[in-house]
Amino acid sequence: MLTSVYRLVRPRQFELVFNDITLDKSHVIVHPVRLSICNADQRYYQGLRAENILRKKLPMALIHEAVGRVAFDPTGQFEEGTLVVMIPNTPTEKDDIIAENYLRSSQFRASGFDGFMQEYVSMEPDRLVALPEDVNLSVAAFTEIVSVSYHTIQRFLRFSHSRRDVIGVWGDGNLGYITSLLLKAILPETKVCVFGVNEYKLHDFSFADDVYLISDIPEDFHMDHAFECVGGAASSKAINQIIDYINPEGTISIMGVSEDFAPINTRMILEKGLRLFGSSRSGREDFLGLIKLYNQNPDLINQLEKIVGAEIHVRSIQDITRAFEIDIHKIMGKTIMIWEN
Ligand SMILES: NC(=O)C1=CN([C@@H]2O[C@H](COP(=O)(O)OP(=O)(O)OC[C@H]3O[C@@H](n4cnc5c(N)ncnc54)[C@H](OP(=O)(O)O)[C@@H]3O)[C@@H](O)[C@H]2O)C=CC1
Ligand SMILES: O=C(CO)[C@H](O)[C@H](O)COP(=O)(O)O
Ligand SMILES: [Zn+2]
Repeated sequence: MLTSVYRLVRPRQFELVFNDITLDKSHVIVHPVRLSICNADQRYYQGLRAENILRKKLPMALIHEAVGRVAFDPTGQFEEGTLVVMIPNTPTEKDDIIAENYLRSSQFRASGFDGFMQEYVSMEPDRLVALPEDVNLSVAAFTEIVSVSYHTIQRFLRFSHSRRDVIGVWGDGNLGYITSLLLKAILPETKVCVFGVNEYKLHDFSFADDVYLISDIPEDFHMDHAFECVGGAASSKAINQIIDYINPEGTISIMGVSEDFAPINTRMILEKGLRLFGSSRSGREDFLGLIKLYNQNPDLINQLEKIVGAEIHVRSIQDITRAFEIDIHKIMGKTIMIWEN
């Protein structure tokens, strides 16, 4: 069966190609319906990755945050038309210790191979999770980034000591919003404080216990643990500020992606006996755990609706380009493509 695939061939240039999908007994065919743009897609779109990485990875269909409807399922697990979230991480082996998203053999859509900007996608059934029909589709579209926060918090619960009176979250963007929101849902007794650089963005964090501009942190402020959700050129500044304010033996969860090495205050990491760990992407267990959390806390979806940004109907390459350009110039929130291809 032929399907349209929209690939980025070079920065800011997409191309439509037709791919042949082989129908077999073990793959489900899904029609994507709503897609959400991640910063990682923007790094490819704007050509912010190193030249050799772009040469290696492009042409490639972008987007790893998406929901779709099942078009054909020969495995009999999903009825035609079922709304599903698609898991971009694609493992090729099982490991009892290492999570699927850290196995070096795993592939990730829109990083190692084609993402969801396609008319139809052929998926293993375990890469799909059914969603309730009444879910807000735009919020559902960015389930993947929420599952990354969920995954990181689960790791944090394993790695950190149990005094969790105050947690700081650095970053007043989408990931900071999602991570601090999930922290409040998972650890309701913990005081969650958010640190950012934009007063108008911090206003949206109404569920947080406190918000601070990083230039205006009270000198006597201390926290037990922290999450870094900044990334890019500001990573180093954010991590070093966390190191300054964190209590001894605290745990720092690093989530922001940066293209360059980030110099950090290792002397103080040693003196305070800190633990730093990184988290990237997520796996099936995280998607399942997150959906359970949504069921237990229906208000989470209402809070996530607040970061739905532009919702753009997409039928052509011109529309895709428009969506990516709007996303670059957004003030806050996730840019959603209503996928009509
Ligand atoms: N680990 C993973 O698997 C994942 C990682 N990410 C990464 O996480 C990072 C954040 O993503 P996202 O939230 O979508 O991006 P955003 O750009 O929306 O968020 C970053 C925010 O941090 C603010 N900021 C800048 N400097 C500081 C500082 N020193 N202290 C506190 N806040 C600061 C930025 O403000 P301003 O815009 O004004 O500079 C911006 O609001 C990116 O690098 C992204 O790629 C995203 C998804 C998954
Ligand atoms: O956004 C992410 C997960 O949701 C990760 O940051 C992304 O997968 C990193 O991939 P790449 O190496 O292609 O930037
Ligand atoms: Zn992402």
